[in-house]
Amino acid sequence: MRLDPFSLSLSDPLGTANGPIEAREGFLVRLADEGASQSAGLGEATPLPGWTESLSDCRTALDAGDPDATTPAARHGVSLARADADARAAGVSLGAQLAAGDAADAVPVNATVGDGTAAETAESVREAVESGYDAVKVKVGARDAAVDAARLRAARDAAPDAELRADANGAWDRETAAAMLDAAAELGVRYVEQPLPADDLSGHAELRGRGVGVAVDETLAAHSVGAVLDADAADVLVLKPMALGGPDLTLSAARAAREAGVDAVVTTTIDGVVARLGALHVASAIPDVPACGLATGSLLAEDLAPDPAPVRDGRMSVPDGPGLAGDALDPLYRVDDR
Ligand SMILES: O=C(O)CCC(=O)c1ccccc1C(=O)O
Ligand SMILES: [Mg+2]
Repeated sequence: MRLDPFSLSLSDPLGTANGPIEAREGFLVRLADEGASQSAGLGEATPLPGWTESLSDCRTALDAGDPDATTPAARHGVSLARADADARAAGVSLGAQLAAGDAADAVPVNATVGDGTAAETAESVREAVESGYDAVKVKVGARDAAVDAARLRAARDAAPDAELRADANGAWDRETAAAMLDAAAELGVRYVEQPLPADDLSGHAELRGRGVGVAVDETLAAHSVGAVLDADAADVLVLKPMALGGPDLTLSAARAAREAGVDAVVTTTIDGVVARLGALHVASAIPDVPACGLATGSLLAEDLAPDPAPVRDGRMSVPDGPGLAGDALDPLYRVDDR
């Protein structure tokens, strides 16, 4: 296994309730046989504290070999590389390999609009809809609740027909969350992601049924999918392969959610192209998946390689060549043996 550290800056920092995300650092993971000039499989480990281990703990776990889900980004890197190698050996796309059969050939995605003034928010939402997105997610929780309510109203005015989502990244207390969910319901927002801190399972459960869905994201980094489903804490699970430990565990989580009548959407942690493609294939293996948070490539100023699955009309086509993207990522598979 070879590890190549990388650092990718965002074109504009993404404003969230926890402060801006400005750059993403991680490791390209390549499975390579001794003497081979081509890697058999590609993975990516891009930790994001709050969802995963730190960069240094990720490195330590990768160096130790065979990381488990206690270091989810490290496990993601290795399990994605193995799954890619298996799919390439079988001559099928990663999605088909994961689904053991039929996978969708395209996945609907939401635009991601960071914190900003009401006018900036409306402008970004308008641009997203004009470029073909049917679903837009607005980051909230960085400003006063009243200001966020005005931002959501501005978003709705800018996009009367769009599916709107809001993501508070755990910023609110129970009382604020209840008021904000009522405001969101009135605006026809589909769901609010992580209204309360990650640990508050019963608080999320109590927020359901107000006319707007409750989604959990950070909660899944702190609690098992089984515990979240048993607590009836959510209408929607936000599944980040990087935070859950890899494509295999993410697909199992999606299936468990479906079994419990809970929706699952797949999103990135703003990853490089390798992990984004991995997440896209996972989403393609979930039947009738709702719009996913995978349209994050355009937030990066630089990437590991050109994107073989750009967003068009609010959808991403899933590469149908073997593994992650057929031969589109060939330069990344080349192992330099100097
Ligand atoms: O879901 C999306 O639209 C994009 C991904 C996203 O919002 C995100 C990206 C990096 C870290 C956290 C989050 C989040 O969902 O909270
Ligand atoms: Mg979120």
